[in-house]
Amino acid sequence: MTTTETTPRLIAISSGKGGVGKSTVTANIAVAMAQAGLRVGVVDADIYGPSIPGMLGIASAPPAMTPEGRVIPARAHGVRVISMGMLTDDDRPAILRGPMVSKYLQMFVRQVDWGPLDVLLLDLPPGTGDIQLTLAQAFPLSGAVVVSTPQDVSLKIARRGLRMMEQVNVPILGVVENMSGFTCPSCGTVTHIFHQGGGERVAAELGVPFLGRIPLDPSVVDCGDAGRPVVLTAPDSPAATACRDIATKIAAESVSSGGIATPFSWTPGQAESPAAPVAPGPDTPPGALCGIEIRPEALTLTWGDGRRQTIPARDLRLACGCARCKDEMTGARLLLPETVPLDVHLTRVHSVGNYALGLAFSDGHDTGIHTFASLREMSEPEVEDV
Ligand SMILES: Nc1ncnc2c1ncn2[C@@H]1O[C@H](COP(=O)(O)OP(=O)(O)OP(=O)(O)O)[C@@H](O)[C@H]1O
Repeated sequence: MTTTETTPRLIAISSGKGGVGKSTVTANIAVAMAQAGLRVGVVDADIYGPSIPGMLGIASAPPAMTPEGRVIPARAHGVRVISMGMLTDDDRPAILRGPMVSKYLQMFVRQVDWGPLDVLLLDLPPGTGDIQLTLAQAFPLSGAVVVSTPQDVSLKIARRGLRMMEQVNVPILGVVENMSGFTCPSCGTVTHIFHQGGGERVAAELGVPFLGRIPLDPSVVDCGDAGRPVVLTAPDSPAATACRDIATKIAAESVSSGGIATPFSWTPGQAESPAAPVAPGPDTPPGALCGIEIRPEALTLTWGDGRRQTIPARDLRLACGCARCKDEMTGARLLLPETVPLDVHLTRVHSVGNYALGLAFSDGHDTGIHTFASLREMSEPEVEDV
């Protein structure tokens, strides 16, 4: 990312189910944040079904480049945007395999000449698949917002999305209930087409904030189709007011995972620890990584509950859970301990999102991702069966 005075907060807007209005909410809160004076960027991470350009009135024309070869984001209504929809048109859909999608996402965040930003919103595709995981692994997300309709089926899947974000240590900023009640323009009667209150219930159940409800309003559709979000075209409507309130809450929230700053990377010869330790406070989750000291032969980790744990490099190598070392289906260990040199040591340690460490070893193995939870379980050195 371009050098900025401040690092922007990376906020993922997600949903369990498709069609619940996640991109509509992203477009509206982005414009509302820009109206409030924030410097906002949007990455349309829905590579296969990009809808942000249409909603913000951005033509599908190839983006301009800087002389250094960086992509210049489109600008609309005060918001900077990058999307696959600017690189392809409707008749040439993106036909990409997973690794290419991951490359595009990394490029969208890192290789775009964003300029100074306060917030970078990532409009995720629905679900809990590859793209969501790539983003959570590649970038230290500041938080995630989950959009759902109040309908049971949508909430059930949204709950899964919330759990996934929790598992990868992404702080949940809250739940937005969209399409919540339709007010008849002739008689004023409110009909709860998709039921009501479900979003608030799920938020309460999971102990995360409820950010607000946006009513079902036909003008939201018209504004989206015309490329001018409802917060611009009908700023006094209940839908626009709700979007602005939600944007204010998201902008004000500063939930942190409570651990050391990520991303970081260490290689031997580096005298300093890769990330300065933080003192755990009363709100720090027990499993947050608060300190890391690395020597080629061992890692010393300090956790949110104050526990210090030293794990020898060979134990870490033997505990690798990657598909080459462990059968993914049965969980049976494939790595033979006698094939791991006794003096195996660490050659690289790097953060993976907010929830894991990526480790490379002197035997050339570098595909293991060790989650904080699995590292915490390694309280005793592994007993080897050599
Ligand atoms: N509050 C609302 N009132 C009326 N229509 C809405 C509202 N929110 C979204 N919509 C409409 O619902 C449709 C789906 O919205 P949108 O594309 O934002 O959903 P999505 O969750 O991003 O979908 P997907 O991720 O599957 O592409 C659009 O036509 C949009 O205009």
